[in-house]
Amino acid sequence: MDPAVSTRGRVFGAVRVPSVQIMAYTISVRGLRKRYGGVDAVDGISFDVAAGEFFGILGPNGAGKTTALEIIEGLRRADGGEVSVLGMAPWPRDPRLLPRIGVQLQASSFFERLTAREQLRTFGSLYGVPGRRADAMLESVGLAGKADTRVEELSGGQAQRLSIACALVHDPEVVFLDEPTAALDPQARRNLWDVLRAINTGGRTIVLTTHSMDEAEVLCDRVAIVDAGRVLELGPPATLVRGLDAPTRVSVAAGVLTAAEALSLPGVDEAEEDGVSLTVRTRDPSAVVAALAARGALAGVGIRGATLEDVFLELTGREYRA
Ligand SMILES: Nc1ncnc2c1ncn2[C@@H]1O[C@H](COP(=O)(O)OP(=O)(O)OP(=O)(O)O)[C@@H](O)[C@H]1O
Repeated sequence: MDPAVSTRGRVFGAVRVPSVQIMAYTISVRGLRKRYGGVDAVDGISFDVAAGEFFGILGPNGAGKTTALEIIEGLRRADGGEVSVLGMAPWPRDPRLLPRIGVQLQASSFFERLTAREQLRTFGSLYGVPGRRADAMLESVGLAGKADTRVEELSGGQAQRLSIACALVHDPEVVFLDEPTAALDPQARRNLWDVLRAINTGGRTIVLTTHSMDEAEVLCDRVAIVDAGRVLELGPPATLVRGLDAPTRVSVAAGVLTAAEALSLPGVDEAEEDGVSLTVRTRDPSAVVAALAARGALAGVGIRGATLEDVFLELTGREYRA
């Protein structure tokens, strides 16, 4: 296995503490391919994931994320390429590997009519996990208060957390999560992000698929941006964004000034109005903000730098539509 040098930062309170560690790859994927009929669902994907890394596979619907993940998990057979997880091939399924990985599928399925506690204890018992450890896991995903609730009666966010607890109950070293926060409301998503961060901070390697750019930016040490079965770009979100020579967006409330007036301001390259706000693109935001201030036109002002959405636009020439 090749050693990897990983430079990562961890956020403690408001302070980002950089760390440099020498690590061996926990997951290696080389030239992965999967074809369904005439569709190259996965068309030569390669990447490595280091131990303890929070790695994201990010892309729009149909990009091939789930197919790639399920091959890496050992749930599907690849048409070509190589995968190594903890030094083992996931296909054909290897009983030595299964206890060391945790898998949360896109559609959670539970045993019917069991309570959250019974559900988790049942999953745990398959791996010889004592009941009290399963109960502790329920607590760590914030579901202790729902222990006696039947799974059918859990909210979407609670069911997602239970499904993650089921993937974690046997204390796996590597956790695979397929769009864990899809269909959750913003508050439930944020709560789940906290749970996932805690799992990763505890030392586990996490591979997550998402179509949410902000989720990838917030959670992942590195992301592979995938489209049409290929990796378009790979790296820490901040590095990908910094690598762009993208304009800054300055927006003010609609009606403060017209798009034509905005275009006449120094430093403005483009201006557009959507009824709620007027947004200009500029490479000289201080000149634009100064000009807006001079006109008394700062109502509702907001300034936004480039994001992963701009990276996607740059890579594909089209707007990101999850
Ligand atoms: N079992 C299957 N049979 C035929 N085609 C499939 C199958 N599974 C996936 N596909 C196709 O392969 C492509 C990739 O699908 P996949 O589910 O891997 O994408 P995805 O990025 O996970 O999308 P989503 O975000 O919607 O889950 C799509 O064109 C999809 O229609």
